[in-house]
Amino acid sequence: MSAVDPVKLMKQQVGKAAADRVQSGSIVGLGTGSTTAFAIQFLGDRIKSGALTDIKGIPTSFQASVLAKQYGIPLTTLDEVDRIHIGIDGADEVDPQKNLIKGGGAAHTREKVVDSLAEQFIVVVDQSKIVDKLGSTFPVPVEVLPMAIAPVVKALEKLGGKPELRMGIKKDGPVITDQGNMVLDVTFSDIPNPPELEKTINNIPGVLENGIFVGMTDIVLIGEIKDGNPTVREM
Ligand SMILES: O=C[C@H](O)[C@H](O)[C@H](O)COP(=O)(O)O
Repeated sequence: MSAVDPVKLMKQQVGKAAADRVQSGSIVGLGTGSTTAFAIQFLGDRIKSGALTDIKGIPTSFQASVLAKQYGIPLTTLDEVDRIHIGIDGADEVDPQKNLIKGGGAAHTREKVVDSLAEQFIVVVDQSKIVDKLGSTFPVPVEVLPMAIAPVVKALEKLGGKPELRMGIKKDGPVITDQGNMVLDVTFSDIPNPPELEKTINNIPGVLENGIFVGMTDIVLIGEIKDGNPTVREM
């Protein structure tokens, strides 16, 4: 018998905990990534069982819309609704102020639009994502218009960053986002002021959006393994 992957167990547990917080009649922001995928799956299960009615999802990526269709979650768009009651999304890093780095799946531009509109924004992560300082384990993803890559690289280097063009896996050449742009992963030796860096990067012409999410998160649900059992802690 193959051993159960503990990280997968934590992600499953935390995804279920987030899906359980959704109430009937809600417009739900559907995040991107392997952790949110479980939340989407459990949301679909609740809809199928009849426990949850009148739900509409706003996807943050192609991946999220594919999963939502697969699990039977009706979708809508920001043109059709004037509010998002609850948003559920993953993160690559979470600091003690609940600021985030996102974009490990290159979806941070649409995620920031949807997550920022959610009246309650819930972040779902396993314990490995909790850090003391943003940037300590993960670079800052920056979505860039392809024609502006060279000047944006120079501008990011001037800010002290080390930008690296994100390359595809099972695809030659760079990762192309859902919007047709490229992603620079920028390593900073220190991010003393995340809100300032977020604004400064977004001010560079050619930058669409970066993966620093400041002051947006209401609740972080953290999947942990305690005494061999997966549990969920709230921050
Ligand atoms: O672009 C992708 C997103 O920001 C994800 O939410 C983030 O990378 C976390 O993904 P995962 O839950 O797969 O670690």
